[in-house]
Amino acid sequence: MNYSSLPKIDLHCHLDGSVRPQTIIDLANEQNISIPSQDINEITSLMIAPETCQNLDEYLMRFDLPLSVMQTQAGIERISFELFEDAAKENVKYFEVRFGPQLHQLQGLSFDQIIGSVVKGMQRAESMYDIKGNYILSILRTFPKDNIRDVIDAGAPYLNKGVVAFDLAGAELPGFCSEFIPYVDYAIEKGYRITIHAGEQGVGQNVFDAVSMLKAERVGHGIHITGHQGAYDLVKQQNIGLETCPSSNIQTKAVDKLSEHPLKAFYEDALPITINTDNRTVSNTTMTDEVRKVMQEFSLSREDYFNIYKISIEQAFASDEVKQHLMSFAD
Ligand SMILES: O=c1[nH]cnc2c1ncn2[C@@H]1O[C@H](CO)[C@@H](O)[C@H]1O
Ligand SMILES: [Zn+2]
Repeated sequence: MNYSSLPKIDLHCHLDGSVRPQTIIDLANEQNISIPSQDINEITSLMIAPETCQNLDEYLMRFDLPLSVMQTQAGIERISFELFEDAAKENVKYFEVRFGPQLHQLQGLSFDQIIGSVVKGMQRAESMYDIKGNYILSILRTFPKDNIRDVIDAGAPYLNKGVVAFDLAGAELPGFCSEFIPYVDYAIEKGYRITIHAGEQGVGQNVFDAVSMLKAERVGHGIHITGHQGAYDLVKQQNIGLETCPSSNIQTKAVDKLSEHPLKAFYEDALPITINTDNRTVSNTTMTDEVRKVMQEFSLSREDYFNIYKISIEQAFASDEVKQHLMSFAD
């Protein structure tokens, strides 16, 4: 099977975890930022999270280096363009990319400048390649909450013009959802769709809470519904999209090895699973790799693949017009 030529949809990918290593070197030199090495191999290995990560927290330490060069409009625009370009070249037809606007203010950019830059880079790629995309704004769960409404307000003028959804990311503690209810309600009021990282490191109860308290329509990872019947049943009843990211889930020890990933069991029980990259550089992967690994490990047929492709269309925060376009690639 030629995995690269399959049409693909990636609904869960972080911009700052998916920067080309060479671009880090170029931007650091342009911006006079000191980085640990000028050698592409060394920078690459500093960015990739090892298979021996203890947990999600150690995985998340890989983001400091890329974020150091993502503090100017030109740098952010370039990185956004390049990520969509890389995805288009491996036949990703629709791509939802997420990032944390709060992480790009170290040199004084406004949230409008930051969000405007990612959207501009994406649109430049959309005009050159056969790919459509949207951005998701991620709030870091461990950050002070005083500027969350400012992020939501700054993204609102871009809604359905490049921005579609709101997310919570970063370290996952049990019971994190309740304190975010007012912010998520505010985002929904403004017109954002909701996806929440939950059940990755934490317990299945977090998925139950993300759906019941935060009205999540999709969940990032969601693996730990396996140990929580209430969460499992809720996901099934409400057709909550599970954004699985197999390679990342192994690195963060959400699962021990791919063969133990519950995605096949979820698929067989008709839960709406999708296959995604999470972080192309930090997890050293592409959509082609994720699709190949999953199809080979679980002996999925071409028909299974296109069933999952169609679940991704159904779960995408895309317009009806884009969804129709995506259906034209389905088998
Ligand atoms: O798998 C993940 N789980 C939770 N948080 C993550 C994951 N990957 C990246 N980030 C966090 O999201 C921020 C914005 O893109 C990243 O800086 C990282 O801290
Ligand atoms: Zn993620």
